[in-house]
Amino acid sequence: MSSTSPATEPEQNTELAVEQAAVADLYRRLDANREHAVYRFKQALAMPAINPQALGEREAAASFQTQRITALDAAEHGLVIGRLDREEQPQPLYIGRVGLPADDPGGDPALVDWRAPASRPFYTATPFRPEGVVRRRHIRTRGRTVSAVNDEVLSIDAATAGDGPALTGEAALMAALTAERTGRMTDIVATIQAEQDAIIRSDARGVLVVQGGPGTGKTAVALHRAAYLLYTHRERLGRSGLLVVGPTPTFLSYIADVLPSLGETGVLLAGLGQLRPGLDARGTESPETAEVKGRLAMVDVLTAAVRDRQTLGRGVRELVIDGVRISLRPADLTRARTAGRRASRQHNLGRPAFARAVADLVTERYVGRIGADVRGGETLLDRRDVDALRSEVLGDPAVRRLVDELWPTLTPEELVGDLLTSADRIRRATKNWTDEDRALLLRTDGTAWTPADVPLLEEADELLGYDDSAERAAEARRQRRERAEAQDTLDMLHGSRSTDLEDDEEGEELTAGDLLDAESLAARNAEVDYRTTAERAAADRTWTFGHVVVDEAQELSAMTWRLLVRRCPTRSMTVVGDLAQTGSLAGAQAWGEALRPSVGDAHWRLAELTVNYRTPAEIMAVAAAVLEAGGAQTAAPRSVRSTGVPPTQEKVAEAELPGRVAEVAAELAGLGGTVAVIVPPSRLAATLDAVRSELPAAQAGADADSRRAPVVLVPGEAKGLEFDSVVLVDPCAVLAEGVRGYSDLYVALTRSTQRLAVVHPGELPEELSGLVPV
Ligand SMILES: Nc1ncnc2c1ncn2[C@@H]1O[C@H](COP(=O)(O)OP(=O)(O)OP(=O)(O)O)[C@@H](O)[C@H]1O
Repeated sequence: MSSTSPATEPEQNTELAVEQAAVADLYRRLDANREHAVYRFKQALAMPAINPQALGEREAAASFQTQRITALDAAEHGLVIGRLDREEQPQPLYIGRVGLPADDPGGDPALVDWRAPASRPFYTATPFRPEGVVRRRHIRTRGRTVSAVNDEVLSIDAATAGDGPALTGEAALMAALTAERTGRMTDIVATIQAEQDAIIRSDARGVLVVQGGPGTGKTAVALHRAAYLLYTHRERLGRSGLLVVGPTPTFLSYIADVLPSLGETGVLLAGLGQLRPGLDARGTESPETAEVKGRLAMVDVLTAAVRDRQTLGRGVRELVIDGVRISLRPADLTRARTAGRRASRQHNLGRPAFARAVADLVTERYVGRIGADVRGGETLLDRRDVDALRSEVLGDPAVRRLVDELWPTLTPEELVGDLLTSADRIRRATKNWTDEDRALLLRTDGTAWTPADVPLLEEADELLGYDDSAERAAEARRQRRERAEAQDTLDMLHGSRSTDLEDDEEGEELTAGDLLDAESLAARNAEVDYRTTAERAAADRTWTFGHVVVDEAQELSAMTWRLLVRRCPTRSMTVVGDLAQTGSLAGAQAWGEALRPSVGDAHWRLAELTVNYRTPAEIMAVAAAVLEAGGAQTAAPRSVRSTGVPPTQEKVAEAELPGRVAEVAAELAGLGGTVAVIVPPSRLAATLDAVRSELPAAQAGADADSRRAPVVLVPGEAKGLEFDSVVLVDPCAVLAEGVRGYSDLYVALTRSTQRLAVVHPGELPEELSGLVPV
């Protein structure tokens, strides 16, 4: 590995002074760039929008400058990350959060954006592959003041020193890893490691699956990759948008600061319950029900449920039109239904054809009854009469009622809601299913939508379609009206021009009509959509994203994968997760199996992360034993640091358990930093009560925020999060109560960055024998 060059104190001071001067200069440039961007922004706003094109240019220029100002603002904290000294290059290259131009446009920039290709060696150069770098310097700052510099000399001599994992910028990395947690994830641009950098900069095409154990930086890497892709494909992703999917709202608030701190604000973050615009599905249900709803077989169930709504019944239907009784036999209606199904594979779009076919039938019968020429049996009505009659029949209330009954217009909510609340409908839609599975599908309590319902509603959208012909016709009418009004305005202006001009002057007078035609005047008056790409995407169900990032992807069901691929048909995705942490029954056991049905075998590639940056080695040793006992196929990641503090265990009597847990939580809270108490679900209420008696502000549930107070969570809620101290309660119950008990225990054990205390009433699982009794 590379070495940190030993420096005497005076040398250190000189280096600090050198970097202070450089950093001060870069901050001056940041200020100047910001001022310039604000000036250009104001200038853009002042641009006269004389036609739609100018209006568009003005909006584009203003939005470009807004983005630049946001990025420059975000770079204020920790602007400069470090510098590279390169072979045969007299000037060092400074690396930072944003790029800043130099005075001489022909040379290196004054500061290179961390995402630019020139920055890459800062993360990847090693003594064995120095990439032209002789020294890498990490610069740490507090405010605008340089607080430390750490050098690595990339020489082969240095390469033989040390035997730990090859780390980039070890001192800066260790400082970041041992820092107290704030309850919010922070960015890692200053200390990205080589294996992480390779993933961050990997090609945007196809599905990149990142498998890594707890604490290997999957979330961090996924978010930095999002920032990298936005930088590299700014224009394309600026238009199509980037979606980040996380498991829960708590997790999303935990990661919410990272992209803005990297200057990226236009990304849509959504939990699994928020993937349908306009819906925040927070209902709960049993893991078994969620698993059934997540199966791909639900596509067939929903298809059958739609067909079940096109049922014609067995008897003859009688209608009375203008006093004339008309009978429709099942065979007649079957023909009409075939016409509807042929017209569209989507239920709502097939309905007009069904309605027309019914109207045709009724008209035919009606004409047969009233128009028959008694002499020759031919109809007395001509074609025009018959057409007029057909339109009337279509609008006849009796016909409309029949069509509504036999082929109702359906919303996805109606289709899925009616299905899940009717045992009969479920039975009819689930051929060959067991009664147990059918019973799981039946919603017996409450009406709240759950995250597992979201893909069903989206699938229903596809099956039902949305008949927007009326809206399109209204929009066309609106546009015609606006053009006509604009033309009137122009005519009026033309009519009112001055009439006392001499003949030869008349030709020189410009009228509004010479500058604008009715179409562009109407367009100028049309409302401009000022929403950002992310806002527009959030409101539009048919939006397709340029890239999708999925975190904790091991939890996704087959139906959710289907939904995501529909949202990102190009399959440009970054998918990060850990098969050893799968907690849901519908989740993945193998990436290939999970991805095959929706993504396809040829469209994904695997990358792995192997180093754990969160959990100290002492805790990880215990967690690794649990991983092995659970029969996981993946190896435990190697911890990058140890604290010298062993994780502890304490056995207490059942009756004293909640009280003792509360005391331990309070002791750990006294040490500072964030604290979580992780409990099996059956102990949640009692533990929360007890913890609140010691720590009244303690929080629990989906909105628990460890920034404010200690939190009490079940393992599933703790997924993806981390805390300085963790109290784990009754691990035997965690194993017994989880549908994947070993995964839950593994997750719970790997949340701590510093201290872990296990408190239990009975025996400990054998795998936890590495814990030290207190
Ligand atoms: N290169 C790095 N420099 C500094 N900190 C890092 C680095 N990589 C990861 N970390 C830190 O390690 C911790 C764990 O990272 P992260 O939460 O991304 O891991 P994960 O693989 O998603 O974990 P889990 O599977 O448990 O969700 C975070 O605090 C993160 O900031």
